Amino acid sequence: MTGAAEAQLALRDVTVSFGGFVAVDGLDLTVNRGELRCLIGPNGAGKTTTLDLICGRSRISSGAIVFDGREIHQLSEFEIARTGIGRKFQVPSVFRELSVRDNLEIGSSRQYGVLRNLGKFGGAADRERLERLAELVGLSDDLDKLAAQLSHGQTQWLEIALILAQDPQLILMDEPTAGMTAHETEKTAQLFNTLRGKHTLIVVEHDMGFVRDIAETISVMHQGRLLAQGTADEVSDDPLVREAYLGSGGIGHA
Ligand SMILES: Nc1ncnc2c1ncn2[C@@H]1O[C@H](COP(=O)(O)OP(=O)(O)OP(=O)(O)O)[C@@H](O)[C@H]1O
Repeated sequence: MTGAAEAQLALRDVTVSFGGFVAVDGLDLTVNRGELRCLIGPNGAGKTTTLDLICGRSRISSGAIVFDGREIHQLSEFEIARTGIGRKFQVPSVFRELSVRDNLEIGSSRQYGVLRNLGKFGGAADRERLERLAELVGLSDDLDKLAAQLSHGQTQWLEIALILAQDPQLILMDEPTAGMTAHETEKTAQLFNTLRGKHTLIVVEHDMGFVRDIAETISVMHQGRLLAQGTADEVSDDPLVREAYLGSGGIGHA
């Protein structure tokens, strides 16, 4: 990291408990602007819950979450999205009965309401932007296909394009390569490497091969806490990380 790196997101001593069960426990995590951070950890470590807390889907019990110098943990999920935080969930939420183009038109519109949006798109700049987005995620040849006809990987890329259409500063991705073929996973790594620097990304992943392909810094969670942080080699060689993964097939099968 250079001296110019600027913290964009900071979780400060964040704790959440659900009915007495502490899922995230005094978590401190800082992510710099433009960084691609991977968040790994054994099942139940608190990774998805951490994303839920950042985007306002769950509420912290104590601590603070600061984004771009502003505390966001008291804002609603909608207000947090408006600050520039986008979230990709494990299950894509594309409109399967519409074409890829229509999906992108809806995603690109700044107004809300599906039917309203379809009628309000169409300037040359809008079309150009849509085509750039489709090209970025490798769907240029599929614009007129129904989303339902896309492969699993293509559906995930469409979902990513829909998030990019909102131009969020920070994008939270939960297991983006789950269920993808090796080739799709490779293409997704290329896509993420293209996004690096343009957006800040936090990627929760189990596929260590993918993580190695994209991550500079990896944060490892265990039992709701930050267990280790470093490069892929540093965290893979860390005895504490190895111990945390015992019983779950090792870090390679995280
Ligand atoms: N709303 C909730 N109510 C009760 N317990 C919850 C809730 N959300 C999460 N948990 C618990 O918190 C713990 C952390 O869950 P979380 O999904 O964040 O883990 P994870 O690291 O993402 O795991 P995985 O890799 O398996 O997806 C789990 O034990 C889970 O059962």
